[in-house]
Amino acid sequence: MSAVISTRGLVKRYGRVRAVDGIDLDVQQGDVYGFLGANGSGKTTTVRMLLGLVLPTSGEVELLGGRMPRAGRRVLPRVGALIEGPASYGHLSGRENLRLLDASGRGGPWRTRSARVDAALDQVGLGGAGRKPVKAYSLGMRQRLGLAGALLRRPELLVLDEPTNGLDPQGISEIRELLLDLHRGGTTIFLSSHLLAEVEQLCDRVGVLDRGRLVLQDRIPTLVAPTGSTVVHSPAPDRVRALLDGRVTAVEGDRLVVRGEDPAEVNALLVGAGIPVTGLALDRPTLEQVVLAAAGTSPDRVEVPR
Ligand SMILES: Nc1ncnc2c1ncn2[C@@H]1O[C@H](COP(=O)(O)OP(=O)(O)OP(=O)(O)O)[C@@H](O)[C@H]1O
Repeated sequence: MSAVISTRGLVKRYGRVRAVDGIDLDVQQGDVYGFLGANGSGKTTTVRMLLGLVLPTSGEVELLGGRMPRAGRRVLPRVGALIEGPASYGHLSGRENLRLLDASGRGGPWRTRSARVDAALDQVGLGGAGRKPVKAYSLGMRQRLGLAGALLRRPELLVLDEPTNGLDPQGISEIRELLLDLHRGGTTIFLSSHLLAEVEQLCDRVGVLDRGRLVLQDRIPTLVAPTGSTVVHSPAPDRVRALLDGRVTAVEGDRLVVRGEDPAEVNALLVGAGIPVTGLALDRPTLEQVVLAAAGTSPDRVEVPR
């Protein structure tokens, strides 16, 4: 495994606003990394610094092993990026837009341009609509066209800023499938989002930004690992408590948290004593709980599913 994105003490100040406040990002090859944060927490500013579009006030960015922005010319051809509603010419077709993009240096030799453009259109599911003018595209189709542009160079790394913004549920799920497909093909993905559910469904690592600070960064399975306790549901919580004297750490209605990470052992004890059990599971936090705990004083800032 090697670092694909690495930042050290990255800061961006706009006047008095510290938009990004000393963050150390660590994205490894093969990650689907979710960069989660509320609107205004500094995601776009960070993404722009990663790509050398905005200069940091202080700190360092390394992209695919090269120090940015100096290494941009060398490493950016290996990166596909989609930032804030991709621009395209409305009167031209999707295919013509991609040909222009390819000709402007995104792609490769002109002899293979048509094949490259067709492959990118097919990859994002726009093969059939490639000849329509872009002004007749839905928002989802435009977003997919933006992704097709990012894919022209078969990038090792995709950097996507809120790729599903403004899409309907079907559009969101199509983009998700596409990204998972690309990941299976070996592409590392870094995606910013203010939607916890989106990151949870797509990503295996998460970084949480709260007012410019990286308050959490870890693998999702690690964050939601079992706590070492078992959750028991029983219509007789008092009897459970009496039997497992000292091991019950929380009771809420018919739900009890019992120390011990072997539900079968807890079940055997309860059933042996004739206590009814209606539910039994390993205790583990949800990603939402972990994120809200990390975002600390501002739990309403990351959008969580209702
Ligand atoms: N060019 C700029 N000049 C002044 N302030 C800026 C500039 N760009 C961003 N900011 C400020 O920096 C902070 C972070 O903004 P940024 O756009 O990076 O957040 P974000 O997490 O991407 O939010 P959103 O999802 O709404 O785009 C905000 O307070 C914003 O107002």
